[in-house]
Parts: sequence; structure tokens; C-alpha cells
Amino acid sequence: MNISHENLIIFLENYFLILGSLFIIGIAYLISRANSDGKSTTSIPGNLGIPFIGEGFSFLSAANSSKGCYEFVRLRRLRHGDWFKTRIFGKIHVFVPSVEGAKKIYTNDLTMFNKGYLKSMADAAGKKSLFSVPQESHKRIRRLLSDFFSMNSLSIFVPIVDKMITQRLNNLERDGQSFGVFNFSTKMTFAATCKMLMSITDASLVEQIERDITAVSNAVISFPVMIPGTTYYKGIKARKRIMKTFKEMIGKRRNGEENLDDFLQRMIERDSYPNNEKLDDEEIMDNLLTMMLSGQNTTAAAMMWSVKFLSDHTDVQDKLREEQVSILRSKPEGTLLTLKDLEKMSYASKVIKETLRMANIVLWIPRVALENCTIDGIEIKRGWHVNIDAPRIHFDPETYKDPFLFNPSRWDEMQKPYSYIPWGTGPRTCLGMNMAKITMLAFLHRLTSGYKWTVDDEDPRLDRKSFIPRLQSGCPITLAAL
Ligand code: HEM
Repeated sequence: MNISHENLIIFLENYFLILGSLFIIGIAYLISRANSDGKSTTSIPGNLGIPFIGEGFSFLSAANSSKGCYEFVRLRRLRHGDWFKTRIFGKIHVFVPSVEGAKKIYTNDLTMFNKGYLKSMADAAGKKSLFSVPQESHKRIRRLLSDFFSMNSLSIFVPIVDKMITQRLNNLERDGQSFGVFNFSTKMTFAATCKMLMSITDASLVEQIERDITAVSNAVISFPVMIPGTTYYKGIKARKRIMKTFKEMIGKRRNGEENLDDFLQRMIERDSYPNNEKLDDEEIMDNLLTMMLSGQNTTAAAMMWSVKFLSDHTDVQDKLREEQVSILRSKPEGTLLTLKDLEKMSYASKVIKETLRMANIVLWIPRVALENCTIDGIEIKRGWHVNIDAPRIHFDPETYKDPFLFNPSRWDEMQKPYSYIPWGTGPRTCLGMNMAKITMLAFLHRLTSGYKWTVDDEDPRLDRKSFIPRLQSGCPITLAAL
């Protein structure tokens, strides 16, 4: 039999995973027998499956299907009711379905609840990343990063992002070829992120970093063994290459070779500040990487879903076009967008809000209970994973009338707090929210004020293995100038 190197690696990866799993199952079984008092641990219904593994394989199989990993949650909710518990590879998970539950977790974030620690994530994103630092450091790092991400600070990038989008859409229209909106958006947002964070514009460097970020992103949830060829190994190697590039760039800024207006420069300018008012190099680099990881597919998936929803609802598309054409006509021909223009896009902002409510780019917000507590009257044990279930909250008919209807005008009225959580909320709210909003508004402006389009593939299946829901087809469209 001819076994390729790749197959051998995959075989070894699975072999060690299975051996390791069997060992842990044995230990877990012995511990659970020793601790058992013969009573069930809680009144929440659900199936904990076999020791350690639990329902882990069902979860992986849902994640690997074209219905997406939320299917795992949906089926269990049908079986057990709104509140249910499950076990996934040794951890007990409860999916929190209510606004009251979300409120309890968010108002006690970083005290009663925190993000869970995952070795592969800490190794890939870095120990000083916002994803992995302990609560005490999180507050300081986050405060120092936040300035740059306010709408005002980012306003200088509005025309830059607009120019990128305008040129790319022009080229695609001239080509006359069908293109996948997801692929277009991924490339576009990554180039924009490189520009805003570090002023990288060289196309080949952007491509190389993008490839490496993808490898790191794959390693975030992987089996942490440093065996050549494994996902983890490739991710850690890619991380090293990225860190080397960042280090060189920091060096150039420090010795005055480069002085550019971007995120990195703002961080370097704090060099002379007292320790608690600046970030050290490891903190800067780990969080640069973290932002690239967080922004890589999220904004692109949101852009893709906005096109899909607008294509399915031509009345909304017409109304949006009317707003955007009037903004376009109010400006001298050929000028680029500014923050002031974005502030006039009230209907487009509602289209984005509604897109994010329905698309649920981040399906659930994961936390771990740091102590025994109750959430919305439900008893939760210390160490359990509590996941705020965004689709359940965003499609709740008690909050949203006709929840499955794409209706941006529903945002003429405010919704109750904690019932709209695409960016999360509280001390861990999405740091890149304004960056994503700028990109999406500029995209919707250029797309609807400049073009009509046809969707070239209506296949509704979701991409396998993606924890961010997106169409397998990538939503291909063909543009025609207005
Ligand atoms: C449509 C696009 C995006 C969506 C829907 C989104 C959503 C989210 C959500 C739900 C969280 C978790 C909040 C929590 O744990 O409570 C988060 C965290 C985060 N996001 Fe985003 N995100 C998007 C784009 C971006 C971009 C473009 C960046 C950076 C350039 C970014 C950077 C981050 C960071 C650094 C965190 C961690 C914050 C912390 O733990 O303090 N995100 N995002």
C-alpha cells in the first residue's frame, strides 16, 4: 500500500488522539466512580454521553456537515427543551437560551465567569493575547488597545478602505466574471486590516501573512502535539514567522526608519510612558496577531450574508440603493467616503444590524463558571462551560416579531438590553466592531450605488468545518454597472 507523507501524518495524529482519549476515558471513568454519590448532578436535562468523550463525536460530525455546528445545539434543544447540558471532550457545556441568562453572565463577566483556557489557543494566539491573559491583565491590555479602535481614531481609514473596495469592485465589473463574495471580502478585509494595523501594503507580504494567519487560526482548536505535519505544528511554525515579521517592523519604527500613522505606531509612541500605560513588545505582537485572527473571516462572512439577504429581499435592496445613491450624488464626483458620510447611512446601518442578527457570525459566546451559581434560576456548577446561545436569543419570537424575516426596519425601534449580542457586550465586547462597521458600510455603499448583481448559485448549504456560518458556494455574483 502506498501511504503518502500527508496520510501518514493524519494517521499518526488520529492514532495519538485515540490512544490519548482512551487513556483519559479510563482515568475519567475511575474518577467519576470514586466521586459518584449516586445522584444526578443537576436538574438540567441532557445527555452526558460516555465518560470524557461525551457527545464530542456528534458535535464534530455536526461541525463537519453542511448544516453547520449549530445543528448540534438545535437538535438537542428539540430533544431536551430550552435548557440542556451536554459533555464535549471532558467538559460539561450548558447552552444559555435566554436574555436573562445572557444578562447574568455579561454583568458578572471576568468575576463570576471568564473565557475558558485552551492550551492550543494560548500557544497559537499567544500568552499575552486578550484571548488568554488572566482577568487582571485583560483589563489593562484592553484599555490600552481600545483608543485606536474608536470611530474617531479609525476615521482616517474610511477613505482608504473605500478606495480599496471601489477599485476592486470596478475591476470585477470590468472582468464581467462571476466571483464569490466571501472570497472577495476575505481578501479585501485582510488587506484593509494589514493597512490599518501596520501599514503593510506589499501584496506578496499581505498574502504570506494571510497564509500564516490561516495556519495559526486552524491551530487555535487543535490537538497540541508538536509533531511535524500536524495542524498544531503548522500553526506554531506560522506563528513564529509572523512574530519575526512583527519584531522587524517594531525595530524599524523604534530606530526611526519608518513612521506611519497606524495601530503599531500608536503603541510604539507609548514607549516613554509608565509601565501600566504602555504595552510591552510581547503584548503588542500577541494582540496584533489576535486582531488579525479575529477579523480574518468574521467581517467577510457578514459581508457575504448581507449580499445574500439583499438578493433575497429586493424591496430592502431598492430602499438601501435609494439612500446610497442620494449620498453618492450629494458629493463631488469621484470623491471618497468620509466618516461624516457613513454617519448619514442610517438605513445601511439597520441593514447591517439585521444581517448580524440573522447571520449569527459568532454562534455562541463561551464562558466558564468560576464558582457555583444560578443563571436564570438554573443551577450551574463551578467549572461548567456556559455558552450564550446567540441564534436562540436573536430568533426569539417574544423579542423579535417574525424573527426569520429579514426586516431592517425593525431597528426603527430599540430592543431590550442583552437581546442583541452579535458583538457580545461588557468588558469583552468585540474590539474590532467599528473597524468591521466601517468596512461593511463602505462595501454596501459602493455595491448598491454602483451596481446591480445576479446571484449565480443559490445552493443553501453551509461550508463544512467552519465555526463561522457561511455558504459553501461563497455566494457567487456577477456585477453590472448601474
Ligand atoms: C462582523 C464582524 C465581527 C463580529 C460579528 C465579531 C464578533 C465578536 C464577538 C461576538 C466577540 C466575543 C465577545 C465576547 O466574548 O463577549 C468578539 C471578540 C473580539 N473581536 Fe470581534 N467580531 C467581528 C470583527 C472583528 C474584527 C474586524 C476585529 C479586529 C480587527 C475583531 C477583534 C476582536 C477581538 C480582539 C475580540 C476579543 C475581545 C476581548 O476578549 O476583550 N473582531 N468579536
